[in-house]
Amino acid sequence: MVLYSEDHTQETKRRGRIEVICGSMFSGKTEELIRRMKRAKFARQRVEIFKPAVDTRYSEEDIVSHDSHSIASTPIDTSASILLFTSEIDVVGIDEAQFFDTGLIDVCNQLANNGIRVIIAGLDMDFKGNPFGPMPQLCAIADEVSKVHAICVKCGQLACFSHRTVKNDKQFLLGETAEYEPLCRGCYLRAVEADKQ
Ligand SMILES: Nc1ncnc2c1ncn2[C@@H]1O[C@H](COP(=O)(O)OP(=O)(O)O)[C@@H](O)[C@H]1O
Ligand SMILES: Cc1cn([C@H]2C[C@H](O)[C@@H](COP(=O)(O)O)O2)c(=O)[nH]c1=O
Ligand SMILES: [Zn+2]
Repeated sequence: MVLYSEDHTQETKRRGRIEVICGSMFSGKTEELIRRMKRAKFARQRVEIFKPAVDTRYSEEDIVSHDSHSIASTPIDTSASILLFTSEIDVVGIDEAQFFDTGLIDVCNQLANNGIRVIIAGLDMDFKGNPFGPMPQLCAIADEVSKVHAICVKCGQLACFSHRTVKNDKQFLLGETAEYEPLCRGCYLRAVEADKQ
């Protein structure tokens, strides 16, 4: 079997496509995005990586994984800015896509229709288990969706959910291990019940 990300034609041929990497927090989305972008650079592709300017968690500029892998990026406020930076580009990477406006769906389609490979990483669900921002539509229009998993910190199974461990009901709350833990479905349901007590 040839893995999507090891299909070398994607790294060398200029062919428009949309790849989505989704999952819970700590599932390796950013690491996988960085890995694909670095491979594209080795293949002498012209790459540009974007992140929402609101995500200042580890760095204002770089994209940084929980394991401290990093790559330079361009922070932007709205999805429309992506089109201003991508005239001579072969591969576009987008991290934390859940924080972007719904215009991102049309932007990604436009890029792919113009022959650009678009690689998007983002949370599929918020801490309540609801679909997050433009991610459901991005999954729908993608050529390929990779769902990655963290390890449930309570039982060691695969985790799909990001449980918020601090009291705050807003959908947007930047954070890491002090604010969130990855859980499997069973452990997430039990944790949410316990939070109500
Ligand atoms: N419970 C966990 N399960 C898996 N990885 C974890 C966990 N807690 C911390 N990590 C670390 O997080 C890294 C993945 O980080 P990252 O790519 O930034 O994830 P994401 O972007 O999905 O939040 C792993 O390589 C691992 O070192
Ligand atoms: C679940 C959830 C998360 N967030 C924030 C917390 C982090 O800053 C990012 C996710 O980063 P990661 O690279 O996937 O670890 O999103 C949020 O604002 N609201 C939520 O419900
Ligand atoms: Zn569990």
